Amino acid sequence: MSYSIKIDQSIAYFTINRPAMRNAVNYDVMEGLESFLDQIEDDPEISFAVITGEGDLAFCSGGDLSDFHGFHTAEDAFPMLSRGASILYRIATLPMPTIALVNGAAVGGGCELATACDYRLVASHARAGFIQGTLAITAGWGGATLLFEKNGPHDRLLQFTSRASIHSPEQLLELGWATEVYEGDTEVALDQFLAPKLNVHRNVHRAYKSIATRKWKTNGLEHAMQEEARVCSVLWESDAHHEAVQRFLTKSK
Ligand SMILES: CCCC(=O)SCCNC(=O)CCNC(=O)[C@H](O)C(C)(C)COP(=O)(O)OP(=O)(O)OC[C@H]1O[C@@H](n2cnc3c(N)ncnc32)[C@H](O)[C@@H]1OP(=O)(O)O
Repeated sequence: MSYSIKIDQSIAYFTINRPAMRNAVNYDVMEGLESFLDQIEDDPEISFAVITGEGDLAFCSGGDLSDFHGFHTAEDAFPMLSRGASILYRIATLPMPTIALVNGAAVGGGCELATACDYRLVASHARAGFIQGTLAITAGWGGATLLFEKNGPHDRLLQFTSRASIHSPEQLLELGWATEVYEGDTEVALDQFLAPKLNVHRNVHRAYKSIATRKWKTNGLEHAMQEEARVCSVLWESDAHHEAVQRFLTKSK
C-alpha cells in the first residue's frame, strides 16, 4: 500500500508510504488522499489532521516523475495537475486544522502539499523548496497560489518559488513557511506541538479555522488553483521540461 490512514483519539493521520521513492505522489497516493478527505471532511469528532511521509528522508518529493513523465502535451498533463489542485484545495479548506509533519525533504509538489496545511512542523534535518523551476515548470497543484494567499511578503515569496532552490529549516522559519523546527523524535515533536492545543475544545479550533479560511470559498481561490494547473500544463509540454526530467531519472543509473 502506498499510504496509510489512521484515526487515533480524534487525530487523523495520512502517511505516504513510498520511502524508496522519497514518498513521491502517484495515482495511488492521490486516491488515498481523496479517500482520507472523504473520511474526515464531515466528521465533527476530528480535532486535527496530520499529513506526513514514511521514514525520515522525505516528507514528499512531489509528483512521481517516472509515472507522470509519460504525459507529453498540456492536454495529457492537465487532468493529473487539476486533480492535484482539487485535492490541495480540499486540504486547505478542511474544517479542522491540518499539520504537515515535514520529517524530511519536501520538494516540488511535496512543498505544495505541505503549503496546503495550516501548520508545518519541520525536522532540523529536513529541506524544502519549490524546485519545479529546475524542471522548467511551475508549481501545478495550486501550491504556489496557496503560498501567495497565505504566507506574507510578495517579493520574498516570489523569490521562494522562482529561484527553485532548496531551503534549510532556518531559512524556512525566516520566510514564515515553517511554523516550528524540531530536533529529534517526530512523534514527541508532534505531541509537544499538539498538547497545549488539545486543552482547547476542538470546536474552537474548527471555528478559528473557518474564520481564517472563509474568504477562500468566495474569493475564487479554487479557480485560481485550477488556473495554476493549467499554466503548469502548458510548460509541461516543453522540450526543456522533458529533458530535465530525463536527466533526473537517469542521474544515478
Ligand atoms: C506534479 C507537481 C509538480 C512536481 O511535483 S514535479 C516533481 C518535483 N520533484 C522532483 O523533481 C524530485 C526531486 N527529488 C529530489 O530532489 C530528491 O530525490 C530528494 C527528494 C531531495 C531526495 O534525495 P535523495 O535522498 O538523495 O534520494 P534520490 O534522489 O537518490 O532518490 C531516491 C530514489 O527516489 C527516486 N525519486 C525521488 N523523487 C522522485 C520523484 N518525485 N519521482 C520519481 N522518482 C523519485 C529517485 O529517482 C531515486 O530512485 P532510484 O533509487 O535511483 O531508482
